[in-house]
Amino acid sequence: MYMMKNITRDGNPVLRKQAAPVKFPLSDTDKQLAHDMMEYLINSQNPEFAQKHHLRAGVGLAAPQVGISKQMASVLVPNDQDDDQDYLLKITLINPVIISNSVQNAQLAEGEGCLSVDKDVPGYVPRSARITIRYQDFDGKEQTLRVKNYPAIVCQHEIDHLRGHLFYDRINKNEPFKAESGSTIIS
Ligand SMILES: Cc1nc(NNC(=O)[C@H](CC2CCCC2)CN(O)CO)c(F)c(N2CCN3CCOC[C@@H]3C2)n1
Ligand code: NI
Repeated sequence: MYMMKNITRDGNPVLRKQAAPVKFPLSDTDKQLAHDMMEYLINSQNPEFAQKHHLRAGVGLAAPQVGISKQMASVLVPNDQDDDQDYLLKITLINPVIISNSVQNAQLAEGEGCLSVDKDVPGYVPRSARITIRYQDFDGKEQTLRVKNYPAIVCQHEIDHLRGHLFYDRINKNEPFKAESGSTIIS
């Protein structure tokens, strides 16, 4: 798990850059990066493994957070319903673009954190409640993904990383826990 030691922290300029588009066909390095990022998330969600290797749990990870300024992010949102599906969303987003979003906003009730930000920054992080993402799959084929609520929040947090934004940029400085009327608070 070399990756956790190498998670870039706020202050590293790579987190404030616009990441470069990923080229196709994917290089072996890029394939390995995608694999390693997803593997990190899977392991970080295994309590025993995470504790043994001192991993902070994650449901998303963007390439700039491992020092690679490329437009690639992994999302692994577990399914808390006890039906048989393991994950609500398990995907690697390459060159993602949000092509449409709802007027309605949503925010996590507990606010957000970030593996690259060691301090707690309290406050709602308002995001679109529903988004449509165009991205490329491993073969470079354009795909469309529609997500809403919790998975949509995670995808937006990761896509922000690819454009040099951090979650606290979006917290209302004067009233951190002010929710726009009509927005959804997700607990
Ligand atoms: C919400 C949450 N954020 C966790 N961490 N932060 C992250 O994932 C950051 C990205 C998320 C912060 C808010 C939106 C996206 C990482 N980011 O910096 C990447 O850019 C969690 F770990 C977590 N869960 C719930 C599911 N649980 C399953 C079992 O294992 C523990 C795990 C804990 N939920
Ligand atoms: Ni983050």
